[in-house]
Amino acid sequence: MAKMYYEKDVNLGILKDKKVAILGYGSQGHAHALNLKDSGIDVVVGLYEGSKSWDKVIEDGLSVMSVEDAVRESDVIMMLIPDTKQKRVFDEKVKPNLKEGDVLAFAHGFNIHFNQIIPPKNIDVFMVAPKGPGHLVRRVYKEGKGVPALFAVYQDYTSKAKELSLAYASGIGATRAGVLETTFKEETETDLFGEQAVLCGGVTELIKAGFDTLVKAGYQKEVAYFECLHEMKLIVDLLYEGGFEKMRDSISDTAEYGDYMVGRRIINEDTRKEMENILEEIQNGKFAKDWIMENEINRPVFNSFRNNELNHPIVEVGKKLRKMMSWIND
Ligand SMILES: NC(=O)C1=CN([C@@H]2O[C@H](COP(=O)(O)OP(=O)(O)OC[C@H]3O[C@@H](n4cnc5c(N)ncnc54)[C@H](OP(=O)(O)O)[C@@H]3O)[C@@H](O)[C@H]2O)C=CC1
Ligand SMILES: CC[C@](O)(C(C)=O)C(=O)O
Ligand SMILES: [Mg+2]
Ligand SMILES: [Mg+2]
Repeated sequence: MAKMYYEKDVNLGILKDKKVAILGYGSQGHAHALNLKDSGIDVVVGLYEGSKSWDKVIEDGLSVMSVEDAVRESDVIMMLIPDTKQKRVFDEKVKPNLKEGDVLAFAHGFNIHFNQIIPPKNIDVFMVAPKGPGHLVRRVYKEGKGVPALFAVYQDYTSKAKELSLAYASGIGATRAGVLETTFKEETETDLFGEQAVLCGGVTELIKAGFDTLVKAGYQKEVAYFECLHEMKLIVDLLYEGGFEKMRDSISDTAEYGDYMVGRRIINEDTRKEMENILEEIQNGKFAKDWIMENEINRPVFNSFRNNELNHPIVEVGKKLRKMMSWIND
């Protein structure tokens, strides 16, 4: 069994005499900054001039400054700008302003693991990677709960990196749910695999394929949307609360029989083989190389997929139906 760390195992106090710079104020950035502030940590946000989030940071009651100033003023620097921009910002704005004994932190191992960022030897480097989207990291913290996280130490110059990373995890609420130790390699490879094959790529293609099949057969788009997308959340909530057992306990025996008979016709041996191929492309660096190159040429493939997805009929019907459910914030 992996060793799990909870509130009782960590000393948040070790962060209290330090200043934390959160670079970026997007999905993870706003959540880390606000959770840390609410946990009593001194936080400053670093952004580029002209950032659309600059005023939002001030509205949220935090101080904001340039990346260079934030790095100079702080002891712990958390990189929460997009993975593909981190190398440049690190080389040009972070590295020249680091002091001996500072801490460089990440929420995902991509740039360290794929050798994009080479940190100086006289600092600590750790990762605290929440296993959930940033907006949920913030939402559940406010509810007194937490999103679990992984932590890893890459460089331990001060001999305090592990204690500090656990304190950071506590500050964002992760130790309320459980935190476990990993390596940059394990986090990077499993995170990329999970988001591509299961959580994002896998789920959206499954939903679209189900929706398209029903609509093509002449069923109403609204029925197809409720069946394949809306109800997905309700089913996943049961999986989240009580695993396969609770979900199968709640559904009808008819659904459970269909689940056993048909699930493996959808996720079959070919799908499992393809998952292995996908994992291999992550492990051997092919995915990272392609994604870095795609960004170097201004994302033609990424942008074209993003636009095409917006034209899928599920988008329009979803907007219409969600508008009628006042408790859903679109
Ligand atoms: N999204 C998630 O839930 C998760 C993300 N992660 C990791 O967290 C990190 C951040 O990702 P994510 O939160 O999705 O990022 P977002 O794209 O949501 O936010 C990026 C932020 O960085 C700012 N930014 C962009 N360029 C610069 C720059 N040159 N200098 C300073 N700030 C800049 C953006 O500014 P502006 O506001 O002006 O756009 C924005 O505030 C990544 O390493 C990612 O892999 C890990 C776990 C989950
Ligand atoms: C599942 C996508 C994710 O890995 C995450 C929210 O955990 C990401 O990179 O955004
Ligand atoms: Mg990820
Ligand atoms: Mg993830």
